[in-house]
Amino acid sequence: MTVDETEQPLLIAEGLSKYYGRQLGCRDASFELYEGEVMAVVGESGSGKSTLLQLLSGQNEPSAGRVLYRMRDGSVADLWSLSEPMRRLLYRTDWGFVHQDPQMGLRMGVSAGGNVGERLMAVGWRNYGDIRNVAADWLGRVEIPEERIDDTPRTYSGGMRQRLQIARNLVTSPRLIFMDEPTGGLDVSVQARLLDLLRRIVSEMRLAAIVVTHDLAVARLLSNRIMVMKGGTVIEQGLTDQVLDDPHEPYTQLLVSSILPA
Ligand SMILES: Nc1ncnc2c1ncn2[C@@H]1O[C@H](COP(=O)(O)OP(=O)(O)OP(=O)(O)O)[C@@H](O)[C@H]1O
Repeated sequence: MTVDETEQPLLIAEGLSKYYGRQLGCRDASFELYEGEVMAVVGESGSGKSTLLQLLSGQNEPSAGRVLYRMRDGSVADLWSLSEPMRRLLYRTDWGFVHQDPQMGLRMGVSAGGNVGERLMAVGWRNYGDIRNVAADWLGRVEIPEERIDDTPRTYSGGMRQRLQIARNLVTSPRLIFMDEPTGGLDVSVQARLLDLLRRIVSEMRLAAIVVTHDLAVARLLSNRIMVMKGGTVIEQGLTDQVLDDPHEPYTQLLVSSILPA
């Protein structure tokens, strides 16, 4: 993926910090994300990855710093200066969030078609036939057999649930998607298929994405850029291939050597 340098960033993080009381969550994180760019956030458990994702996606208010987002009309909004309804609208339209646990991102008692269709209804779709057709099309895109459209995700495997969560998130054509360990907890072969699918869809839709993962192989496969966190601080960032092939920080070297076989 090449980034058009004349473009304006889609999202800018400026000096983001979060303290939970006296406990540091993350400190002074800054970066720019462009349309179509995928950034991975990696680091060991407790390094601040989820905290950063929550700050970026408006789920948790930063103690310092700000998140600027370029809206579809070209205006740039400070996330925490937007009204709550505006932030909710962003969630329904421009953003998606893929949780590690599909139960957090799906309505488990609602049919698969309903799970996807609900997002369309939230942005004003009303015609049942149209909603069902688009939902069926999206189930196909995420490789869920059409005959399973009326089944609830309770009857789905872990991999299918995750693919359904992706369809539910992408049906409204968001520009930015947040993913928290999207392949966590799945078997290796299921992970590989899901990663392949994610990579294809992200590139076809020219989606921008921020992916939190502790798995460097996931970062390598999905992302153009990478941020390495340790103890709440971003210690190294850059192009994924460069950082993983030639890490500068001793901690990144350790991470690479212990997880990626030479
Ligand atoms: N709600 C909270 N209250 C107090 N401390 C918190 C809270 N959430 C996170 N922290 C602390 O902030 C630091 C960063 O945690 P965070 O969950 O962001 O790390 P992480 O890299 O996502 O870890 P993991 O991979 O285990 O999910 C940790 O020290 C954690 O204990």
